[in-house]
Amino acid sequence: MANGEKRIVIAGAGSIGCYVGGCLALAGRQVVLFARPRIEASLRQGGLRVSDLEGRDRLIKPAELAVTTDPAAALPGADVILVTVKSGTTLEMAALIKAHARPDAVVVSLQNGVDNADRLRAALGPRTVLAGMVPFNVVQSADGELPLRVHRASDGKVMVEDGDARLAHLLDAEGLAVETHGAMKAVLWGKLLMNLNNALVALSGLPLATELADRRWRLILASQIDEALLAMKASGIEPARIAGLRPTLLPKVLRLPDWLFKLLARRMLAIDPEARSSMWDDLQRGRSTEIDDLQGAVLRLAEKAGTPAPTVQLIKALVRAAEAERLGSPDLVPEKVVAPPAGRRST
Ligand SMILES: NC(=O)C1=CN([C@@H]2O[C@H](COP(=O)(O)OP(=O)(O)OC[C@H]3O[C@@H](n4cnc5c(N)ncnc54)[C@H](OP(=O)(O)O)[C@@H]3O)[C@@H](O)[C@H]2O)C=CC1
Ligand SMILES: CC(C)(CO)C(=O)C(=O)O
Repeated sequence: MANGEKRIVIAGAGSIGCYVGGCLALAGRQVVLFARPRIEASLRQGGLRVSDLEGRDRLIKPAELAVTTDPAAALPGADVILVTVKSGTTLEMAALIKAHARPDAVVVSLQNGVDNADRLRAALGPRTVLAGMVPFNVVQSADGELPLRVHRASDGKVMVEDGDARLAHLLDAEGLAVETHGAMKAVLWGKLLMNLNNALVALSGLPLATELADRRWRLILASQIDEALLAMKASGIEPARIAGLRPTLLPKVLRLPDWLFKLLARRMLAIDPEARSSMWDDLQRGRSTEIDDLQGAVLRLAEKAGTPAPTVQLIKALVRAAEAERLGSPDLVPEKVVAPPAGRRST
């Protein structure tokens, strides 16, 4: 079957789903966006604007988009299903896939965290489920802005688990570089190290580039990564290189003075000045975050391995407190994170 004849369903069209689906639709692939009513209404009204750090800026008109909120309309025709919901709704999406999709549809998780592909596998039985990893940040326009815009705010190649030779070819499109990888567990643990920063961006309310440029925040990130690396080493997990740096070098580079960090970590800092993190998006929208899949995964590993992880524990507690308050980012300064006030220390 030619690429244009395969139907790709985006299961949970939000920031990542609309960006990936938009690039694929613009490249002539048959794409169906399975979305919530808020996103569906916005796409039907104004279409989808897909832009990126390299200056591409493209519009898909409403009439050219296939979008639905109905799983019974979206999923039965799928050849490939890209799962782009947050980790907390993976099982809900798995149940919809099981109920509506053909057994031979290939399911790919494009989510953060190390457990989502396994969750899908456990729920979907003998179907083909592949892990994937999205390295870049996508900024979604404010609610009500038309057309809905998704902007890729950093770069990097999407990694998809080896297992279907034609898949990378199908998914590779302008603005969306895709490669296969033979050791996705290592890739996911490598990405998790970077994602330990999602919480710091969420807690600070700062754009990612501003936060990373401040050594006080980088020291907290470096401590979290040290604790995660210790737990991984004790558990026999070797994380893959994600931001061009060997994982074991990350804490050292993060601890450098600002001027040297800016010089050496140019690739890490090549980010749109407005980009934050998907966890910041969740706090702003009053939703629960993926903290249990990021810091929580490290804590589970550390507990099993018997290694200490006090900084990771503290960050998880602060995010939980901010989630409970539902007031968006608490806009903390780094000193508050190191020595949090008593009221913010629940788990
Ligand atoms: N945003 C980013 O820059 C990056 C995100 N990631 C990862 O990608 C994954 C997706 O993140 P992101 O795109 O930011 O998340 P979003 O919340 O923007 O998108 C997920 C969308 O799926 C919708 N959804 C959830 N359940 C269903 C359902 N049953 N039917 C239809 N739609 C549903 C959500 O709606 P609702 O909210 O109403 O439930 C939401 O609109 C996460 O694991 C994240 O960590 C990875 C790299 C970067
Ligand atoms: C910002 C980025 C790309 C890396 O931390 C991310 O994965 C996210 O926002 O979830």
